[in-house]
This record gives sequence, structure tokens and C-alpha cells, in this order.
Amino acid sequence: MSAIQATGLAAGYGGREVLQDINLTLNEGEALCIIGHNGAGKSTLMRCLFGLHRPTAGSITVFGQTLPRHEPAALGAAGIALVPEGRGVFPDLTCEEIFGLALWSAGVPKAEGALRIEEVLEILPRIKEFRTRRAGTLSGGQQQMVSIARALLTRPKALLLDEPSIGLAPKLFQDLMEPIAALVKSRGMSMLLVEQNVHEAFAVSDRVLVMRSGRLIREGTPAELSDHSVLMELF
Ligand SMILES: Nc1ncnc2c1ncn2[C@@H]1O[C@H](COP(=O)(O)OP(=O)(O)OP(=O)(O)O)[C@@H](O)[C@H]1O
Repeated sequence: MSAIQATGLAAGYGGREVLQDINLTLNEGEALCIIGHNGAGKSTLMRCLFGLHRPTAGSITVFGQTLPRHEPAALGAAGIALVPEGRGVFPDLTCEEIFGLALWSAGVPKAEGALRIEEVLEILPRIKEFRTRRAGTLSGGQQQMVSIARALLTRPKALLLDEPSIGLAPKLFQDLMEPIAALVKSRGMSMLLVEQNVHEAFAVSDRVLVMRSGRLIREGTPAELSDHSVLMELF
């Protein structure tokens, strides 16, 4: 079954069309990546998929269902989590407070929340080193880790990641993505990764879609696309 399926999606801002005729399927247990240059429309697509921006045309299903309201709360309840571009961690809160807030807003009871935090710290153990520090004092990589951990606390069936590599050294990004890629393999979680960094994104993806100027122009495996001229045109 598909975790998310978008059909004929179009979207824009104030009458200016940014996405056109997007058809995409994120399969269950798949690591799918969308690569595209700056301004190609990747974040707009993510925002549409997560119900943060209303498409002007097309439809989106989640695990085969059309949600009565395609809004973040309903998507969260359906098992979809978003790690937004720019991390979105509150700088004045400690990691523990950020986790507490995420669990509270997801309606997770306290005891269950404590278990989930332990579970996430097993996946991303380095957070233990700074869990009592305020997020604003952390490095970019640490903040990204907190942002991903926050999403994992909801035990998502599908995780959407909007350009997590921004501001991170390639090695740091690889270290960050490895445990997430492992979850895709071990738990059958789906992952949709949006990236400009082809090399790093290909390393953790099963399948790749190429976006240019608001359209998906090509699809393939990382191996099929690694030597393709479309990529040379794009970057
Ligand atoms: N809130 C907004 N209001 C108006 N135009 C916007 C808004 N957000 C994005 N755009 C425009 O939509 C187009 C696509 O932007 P989007 O952020 O989706 O692209 P992107 O591929 O994610 O790029 P980036 O890598 O820079 O985040 C760009 O031309 C951008 O200027």
C-alpha cells in the first residue's frame, strides 16, 4: 500500500503557480528522495503533503484514505510526521521540554511518553549528551537531531524530511541519516526526503524523483540516476 499518494497536484502563492501536475507515491517501507535546485518547489510540495499549504488542484491520500480534513493534526493521527526545513526547534526550551511539548500535543500520556523518549534516545543516543540544554545553544547538527527525535516521538509510519542537510557537514549528515535509514529497513517506516545534496541523499534512498521548476521530471534508482545528464542540467 502507499503511505502517501499525490495525484495531479498543483499549488502556488497568490496566483503564481509553483507546483504543476505532481504525481507521486511514497510506498510503505520505502526511502524516497526528491532532489531539486533552490526554489524548485520542494518545500511547497512538502507543505502540501503535510496539510500546511492548500493545493489548487489534485488530491492526496494517506494509507489509501482521503482524510476528511487534510491538516497537520489529522496527518499526525494518521501516522505522518514532518521534520520542517530550518528545524523549527524553540531556542529557549531544553530538549526535554521540546520532547514534552511534542508528546503533550500528540496527547501521549506521561508514562507512555517517558518510554517513547527512551526509545528515541536509543535510536539517536547522542542526544543524551545535551538533553538538558536549551536548543538555541546547540549546534546545527544537534538541533537537527532534536527536530528528528521530536518527529520520531510520535512513532510515525512515514517521516517527511525537508532538507535536513542544510548547514551540516556531509559526514554529520550521514551520521544523522544512518539511524533513520535503519528504521526504514527494520520497522518498515516510509521516508520522504527532500534534498539539494544529491550525493548524501542518494546514499540513503531506494528511489529518487527529480524536480525542476515545479514539476517531477524524472524517476529512477540512485544507481540509474547517478550518471544521468538530467542531474548535470539541474545542478
Ligand atoms: N510563502 C511564500 N509566498 C510566496 N512565494 C513563495 C512562498 N514560499 C515559497 N515561495 C516561492 O515558491 C517557489 C518554490 O519555493 P520552495 O520553497 O517550495 O522551493 P524549494 O525547492 O523548497 O527551495 P529551497 O531549497 O530554497 O527551500 C519559489 O519561487 C519561492 O520564491
